[in-house]
Amino acid sequence: MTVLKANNISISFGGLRAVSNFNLTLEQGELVGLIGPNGAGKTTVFNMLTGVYQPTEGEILFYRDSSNPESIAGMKPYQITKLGMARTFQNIRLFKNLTVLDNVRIAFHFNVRYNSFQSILRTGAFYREEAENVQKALELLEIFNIREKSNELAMNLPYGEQRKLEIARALATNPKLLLLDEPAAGMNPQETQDLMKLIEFVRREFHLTILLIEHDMNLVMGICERISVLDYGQIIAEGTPSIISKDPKVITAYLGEEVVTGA
Ligand SMILES: Nc1ncnc2c1ncn2[C@@H]1O[C@H](COP(=O)(O)OP(=O)(O)OP(=O)(O)O)[C@@H](O)[C@H]1O
Repeated sequence: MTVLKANNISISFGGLRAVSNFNLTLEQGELVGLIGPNGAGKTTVFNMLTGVYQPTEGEILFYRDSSNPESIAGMKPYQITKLGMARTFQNIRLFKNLTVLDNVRIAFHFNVRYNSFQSILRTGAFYREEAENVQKALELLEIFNIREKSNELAMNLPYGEQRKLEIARALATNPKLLLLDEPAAGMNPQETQDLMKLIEFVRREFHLTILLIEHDMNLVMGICERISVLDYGQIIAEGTPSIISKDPKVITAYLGEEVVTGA
């Protein structure tokens, strides 16, 4: 079952065509990588998919169910989050002055069942749901092994844990599709290994489809089933990790950087 389809999306900034005729179809449960050299347009693609930028051309369809695709290009980011797409950012965007727990607890508010009237009057329904949210937030923090830090300010967590907290917060919005922008950036090899296992675990546990941008080729080649490669805003290759790692266009785009690591 298809979850997302981007058909020929493009965007220009002034004279620069940052992404050109980008196509992508994601099927339910897939884990797909988006790679490419610095400045290739990867984050710009994420920004178009999540409503931060509106494509100048093309169409983006999000499938809440198989028969009802919704056109999401031009929607606001919070509307897209509500539909079931969550993301993390290359430059971590936590509420740094809030606690770890509150960062996740607040994200549950995308799906609260109580109405504003009940929240103003602080009814039983409000308190019950808030208590449930705290419980669910703590369970998410447990998965990411940061539950014992729940009362610390987000800004006091080490970098790797801030990245994990961002993923936990994204999951709290109850997404069907999760977009991760360089989840392993700044992590050491052991943390990256642990993160790979976590990503695979949450994909299974939360029945997610995942699209990730990553420069760490161990991670990309190790967990992605399919990879799209961008260079100068255009897809230059698509396929399995083993096909991608041998593709001459990809090797050239990376100018001799080590593309293959263990695939
Ligand atoms: N808001 C913007 N205004 C002008 N140019 C932009 C804007 N956003 C992105 N760009 C340009 O679009 C191009 C693609 O940038 P993008 O950040 O998407 O690349 P990337 O592949 O994510 O790179 P990196 O791996 O370094 O994060 C770059 O030339 C960038 O300068």
